[in-house]
Amino acid sequence: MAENLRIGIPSKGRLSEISTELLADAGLSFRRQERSLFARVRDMPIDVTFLRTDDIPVLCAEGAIDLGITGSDLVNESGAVVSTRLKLGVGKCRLALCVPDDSGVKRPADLDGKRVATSFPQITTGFLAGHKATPHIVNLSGSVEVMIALGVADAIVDLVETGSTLAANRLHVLAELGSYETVLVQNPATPHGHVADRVARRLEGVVIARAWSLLEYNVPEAKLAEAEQITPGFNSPTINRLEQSGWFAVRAMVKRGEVIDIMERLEQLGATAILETAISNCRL
Ligand SMILES: Nc1ncnc2c1ncn2[C@@H]1O[C@H](COP(=O)(O)OP(=O)(O)OP(=O)(O)O)[C@@H](O)[C@H]1O
Ligand SMILES: O=P(O)(O)OC[C@H]1O[C@H](OP(=O)(O)OP(=O)(O)O)[C@H](O)[C@@H]1O
Ligand SMILES: [Mg+2]
Repeated sequence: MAENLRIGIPSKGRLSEISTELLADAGLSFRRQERSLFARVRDMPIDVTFLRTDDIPVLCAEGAIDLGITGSDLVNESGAVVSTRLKLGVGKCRLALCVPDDSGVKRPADLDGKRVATSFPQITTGFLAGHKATPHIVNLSGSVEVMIALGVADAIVDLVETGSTLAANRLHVLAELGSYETVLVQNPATPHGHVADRVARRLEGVVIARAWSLLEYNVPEAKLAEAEQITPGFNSPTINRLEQSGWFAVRAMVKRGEVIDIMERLEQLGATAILETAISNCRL
């Protein structure tokens, strides 16, 4: 048994920096040395190792690492037996079946016997089997979107985030195979369960803090009940009576994406001194 808990994070690519920042915000600081396989986390029995993103699910299932940060699409495609401890709220994307704008393919079933280029053969085969279609899979590691222009495929299954790659290649989505995001995965048999729980709890605090803001405002008693409907909080709002009679101060957590709309609704209600405060970390 390794002395310390091992967490694997992507060594390069779009999730590498995201992962390092998440761990730093969770108080796990380490310095990556070019030559060494592991970086020791200061003041905690944890070693960080840097791996290919798509290898992390399998290495976690095999017990080479106890925890890993990777894409849930890669976990799904690998079939690795790991437990997903936490969705990290970043790296959101969709897996989509895409065809040329002028394609004769109108339904997934039309791809029976046709060529489909993808980096996700397992998910693709399973999805098309559900549509009674058995495609010829062209299994590639990247830049899948150009395969139709190269005459190698009739359709592709690839990740879509903004849709700009599809537009650039005059492709459109025929069907979605799933929505994915970056996740914390754990080896179900890790001997470091207690430390793994501490890491998951710390990351959970960071994920919630990034997704929520603290909203404070003053509201007349007559409107208090209505205001509490607008800001029910994470669990419940904090209400304090103001010196000014007939007025209350309310403090509640609000999802970041809803703050502007909620501020306008509170203002229409007659609330004043409406303040948003960012949350840097939390335990709820
Ligand atoms: N637009 C996107 N394209 C690809 N992957 C994305 C995208 N948005 C989020 N992701 C997530 O990032 C993972 C890809 O991680 P990876 O380390 O391969 O990054 P990358 O930047 O695509 O590297 P590479 O160029 O080597 O493929 C995907 O499996 C998915 O979970
Ligand atoms: O919808 P969009 O915002 O355009 O993002 C989707 C594109 O991004 C990814 O490619 P990536 O940049 O990772 O290059 P790769 O194919 O070499 O992995 C993915 O494979 C798509 O091609
Ligand atoms: Mg990529």
